[in-house]
Amino acid sequence: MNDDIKPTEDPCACPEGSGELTLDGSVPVVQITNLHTRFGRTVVHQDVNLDIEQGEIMSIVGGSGTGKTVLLRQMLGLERPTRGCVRIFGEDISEANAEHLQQLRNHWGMLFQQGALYSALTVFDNIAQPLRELRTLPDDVIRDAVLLKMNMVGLGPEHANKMPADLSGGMIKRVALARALALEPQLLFLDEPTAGLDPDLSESFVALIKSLHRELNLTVVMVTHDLDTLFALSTRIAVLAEKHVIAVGPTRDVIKVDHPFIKEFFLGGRGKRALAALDEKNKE
Ligand SMILES: Nc1ncnc2c1ncn2[C@@H]1O[C@H](COP(=O)(O)OP(=O)(O)OP(=O)(O)O)[C@@H](O)[C@H]1O
Repeated sequence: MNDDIKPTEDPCACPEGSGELTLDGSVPVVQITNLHTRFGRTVVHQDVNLDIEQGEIMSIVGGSGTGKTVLLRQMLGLERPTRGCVRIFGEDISEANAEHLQQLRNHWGMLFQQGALYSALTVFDNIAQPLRELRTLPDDVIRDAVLLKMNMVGLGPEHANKMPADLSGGMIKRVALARALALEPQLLFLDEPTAGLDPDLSESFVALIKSLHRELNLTVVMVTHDLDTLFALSTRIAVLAEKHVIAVGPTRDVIKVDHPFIKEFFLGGRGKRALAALDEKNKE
């Protein structure tokens, strides 16, 4: 066993604090403190610390196997760290029971990489599903909410009765985004939001996320390998390497950090092209 990760009586305990649900931005939306993750003998995270403030678009990057997906799953309450604390809106999610976790989930939306739509449900029913699960809303309110969310993501009502199999990749992402926003969350998680889209579709999806972030005052946590998406959206970037966060800050600061992964990832040919494209865009 790794000496640094000895089990304690309360391995996932958060530091003292109110622990109350706080949605006004007075505490970080996501607070990860001294987080360790181990699978058998494999140590994935060692003392990971990261605060994400209201209104940020925080991108988490790192090489393959550095634990980005696991960290995202821990923020979503789908996995528990071996040790340490994950607070979302001030609440310790390791301590939340199933019912409480469900209430917390109503405050965030998740866009999965492949969209994860229900293949047997129409576009309308996919987006309506989180609203129906509340079991409190009448049908006409659900209908209006679904059409509003479709409109927000640029889908007209004529698409409501289509099945996922009949949609293009770009439309699947838009439906999945509308579903993620169905409960009007303050926090949005994005896992590789532009994966599988061609450059034009990718650019318009990025523009959509950017405008929704602004209009809905969202906090966004994103995992992506795509440098164009990363540079276009991130207000800050956190780099996972060597089992912890080796750099966190605005893109321009992070890319200056002298670390082999950062040099290879951001300043290789692709990185330079993506930065040059961003500079061009900023001049327009
Ligand atoms: N349930 C599990 N049991 C055992 N090992 C796991 C489990 N989940 C993840 N791992 C291991 O944890 C490490 C981190 O995995 P993770 O999927 O978070 O990496 P990642 O940074 O998202 O990688 P990629 O960029 O390739 O998607 C990997 O070595 C993976 O094999």
